[in-house]
Amino acid sequence: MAVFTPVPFDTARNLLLRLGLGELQNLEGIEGGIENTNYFATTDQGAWVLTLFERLTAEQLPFYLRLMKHLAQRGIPVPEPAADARGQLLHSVCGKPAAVVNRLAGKSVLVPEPQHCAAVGDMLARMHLAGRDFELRQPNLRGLPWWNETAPLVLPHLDEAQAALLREELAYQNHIAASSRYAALPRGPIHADLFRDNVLFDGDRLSGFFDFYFAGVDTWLFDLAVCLNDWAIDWHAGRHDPLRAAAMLDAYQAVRPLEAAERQLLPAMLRAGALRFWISRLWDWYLPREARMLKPHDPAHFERVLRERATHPAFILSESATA
Ligand SMILES: Nc1ncnc2c1ncn2[C@@H]1O[C@H](COP(=O)(O)OP(=O)(O)OP(=O)(O)O)[C@@H](O)[C@H]1O
Ligand SMILES: N[C@@H](CCO)C(=O)O
Repeated sequence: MAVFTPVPFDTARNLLLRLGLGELQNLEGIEGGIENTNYFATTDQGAWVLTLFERLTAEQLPFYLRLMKHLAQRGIPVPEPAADARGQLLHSVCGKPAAVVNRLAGKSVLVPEPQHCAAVGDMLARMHLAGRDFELRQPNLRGLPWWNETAPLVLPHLDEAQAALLREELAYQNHIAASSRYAALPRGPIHADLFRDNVLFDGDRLSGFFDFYFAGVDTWLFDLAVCLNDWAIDWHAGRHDPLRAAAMLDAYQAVRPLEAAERQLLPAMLRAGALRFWISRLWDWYLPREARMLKPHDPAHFERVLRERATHPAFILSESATA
C-alpha cells in the first residue's frame, strides 16, 4: 500500500479512544494496496485497520461502509466499520474521510489451489445473495462509463497495436452493454475488486473478504469474471486455468446457479474484467499520484489477459460439472 497521508500517533489514538476501541499501543503504515492510506492499529482491546480515503468522497463512502456492515451482520466474513457514539461509520482524520474496521485474521494466498478458488466461489455467491436486500444503490464507479472517460487519457501512452486493442475492446463492451441479454443479467451490490490480495485465509479456512472500496451495484457476473481473471489464470502468460476456474464456478453455482444469459455472456464479461483493470493500471502507471511506498501494478499483465480472453474465449462452463 501507499501511505499518501502520514497519520500522527496521537491523531490515531484520539480517534480510536473516541470509537471506544481502546488505548493505542502500535500504529504501522501498510505497504499492500495502491488506492488509499492504510494503517494497522493495535490497541489494548484488539487489532484494527485505519483507512484514509484518498479519492473517494464523503458522499460516496457511506455505500461501502454500510454495505460492509450489512454483509457482516448476515454472516459474510467482511470487516465491520466501527461507529462513533452517534452511529456514524465515516470519520475524519488529517482532513481526509476515514474509517476504522476490525483487522481480519489470516493471510492472502497468492498461489491458490482449486480448493481456495472453490472457497472464494462459494463465499462470493453467498455475498451476492446476502446483498439483495441492501437498501443503498450506488453504481460501480469503475464501470463502463469510467472506462469510456479514462481511455482517452491513457491512449496517448500506447503503441499502435495496444491502442487498437483498447479501442476495439471498448467498442465491443459498449455493444454488449447495449444488448437485451446484458440487460437481463441479475445484479446487485458487488465487490468488483476481489483479487487474491483482498481475500484472507486462516489455514484452509477462508477468513475474510476486504477492500470494498470499489464496490457498487453491477452485474453479479462481472464480479465473478473479475475473480476468475485473477484466481483462475496462469499469472505469467495471462492464460485461463481450467482446473481452478471449474473449482470456482462449480462452488459458485452450487450456491447460485448461473442463468442462461449469464452463461452466454461469461466470455464477454471475462474480457470486460480484463479491460477494466488494464485501463486502471495504465491510469495509475502513466498518471501516478505522489505517495510514499506506492507500488503500482504492471498494466502489461491485463493486456495479456485481455488478449487471451479475446483470442481464446474459454467456454469455461463446458469444463464445469454444473454446465
Ligand atoms: N480488515 C483488514 N484485515 C486485515 N488486513 C487488512 C484489512 N484491510 C486492509 N488490510 C491490509 O492492508 C492492505 C491494503 O488494504 P487495501 O487492499 O484495502 O488497500 P487499498 O489501497 O484500498 O488496496 P487496493 O490497491 O487493493 O485497492 C491489504 O493488502 C491487507 O494486507
Ligand atoms: N486489484 C487492482 C488494484 C486495486 O484496484 C489491480 O490489481 O489492478
